Amino acid sequence: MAEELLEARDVSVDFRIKGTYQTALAGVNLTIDRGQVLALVGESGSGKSTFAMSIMGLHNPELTKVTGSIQLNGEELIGLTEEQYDQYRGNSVGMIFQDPLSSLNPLMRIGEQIAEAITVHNGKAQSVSEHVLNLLTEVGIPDSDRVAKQYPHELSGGMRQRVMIAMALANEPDLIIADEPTTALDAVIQSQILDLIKKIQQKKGAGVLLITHNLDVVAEIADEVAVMYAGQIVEKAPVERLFNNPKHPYTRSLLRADPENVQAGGELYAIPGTVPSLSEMDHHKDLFLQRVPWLDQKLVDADVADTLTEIEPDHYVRGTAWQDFAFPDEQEIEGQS
Ligand SMILES: Nc1ncnc2c1ncn2[C@@H]1O[C@H](COP(=O)(O)OP(=O)(O)OP(=O)(O)O)[C@@H](O)[C@H]1O
Ligand code: NI
Repeated sequence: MAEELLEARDVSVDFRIKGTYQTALAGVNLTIDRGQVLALVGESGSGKSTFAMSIMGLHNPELTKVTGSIQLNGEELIGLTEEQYDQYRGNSVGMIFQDPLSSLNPLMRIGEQIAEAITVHNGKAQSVSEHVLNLLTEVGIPDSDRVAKQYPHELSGGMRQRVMIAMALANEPDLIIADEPTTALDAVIQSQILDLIKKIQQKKGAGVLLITHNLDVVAEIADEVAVMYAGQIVEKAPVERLFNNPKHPYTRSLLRADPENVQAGGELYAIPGTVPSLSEMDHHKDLFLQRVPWLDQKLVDADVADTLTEIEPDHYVRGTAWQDFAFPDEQEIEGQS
């Protein structure tokens, strides 16, 4: 039986903007099991980082309202004090960001930064400096002795990302959150970093929340995928099921817009329109449907509860319209208009 690690129930996030609260995340339900990689995908502005930050307790409490429940190993995180969050960040959860340069201290040697991140010892009588060198070796940095003495700017982007991963792993967290961990890197390094995250995750049995725009990355390392639009999950399934049988129009559009899917001689599909801004959000509507030009207006206008329907085992989709929906040949439709 899979062992549940993270359980997010009905998580909503409202930001205070010019004196009023606007909803960025509305009723998100997601779980991550131990040893599982859950990919969270969706266009820019759909709410992926907002969700990650609510797990990490990184929202400014003065300007943000976070409601619902987020449990890690059965313990509630929402409502923790800043001090309690400090304890938990870096111990139970490690986070890898897109841009290591902005998260590393430019004035501190790599070894010192990792040493500072270590608060837990792994049992063995191991000195902190040994632990640092072991971590660097573990993330595939060959001459760890030398790198430990260097400063961030002396390393390549790929090496810096490895250092970030070493820091995120310093205390053997149960959950690793990686928000666009490879976007800034070239393809070869990208795939090395992903292999590394996967390898470590398997070795430690940690759960991973992987946020990415890149569907090839998803196919490569995710077990399960959740698709987010306008602060809500529209589809969620084990990775093969989602790729083989995408049901929600948004998932289908994202797959069609994947650069890997350009037909020979064809053009890259661009999803028409844009993600709504916070002031345009309406969580009783499935807002993506406004961006499907051929769709019947009645469907576009319909109120849709944000509950997900299970259409095959472990495969959930928002709304009740899509299970047996006969999608037209979208390419042909656009050709006509
Ligand atoms: N602190 C904040 N205050 C006000 N609005 C915010 C804040 N943080 C995010 N938003 C808004 O919330 C929405 C979701 O943003 P978020 O950064 O979570 O999207 P994302 O899916 O992570 O996008 P990206 O792929 O670009 O990282 C956007 O409309 C964004 O402008
Ligand atoms: Ni983001």
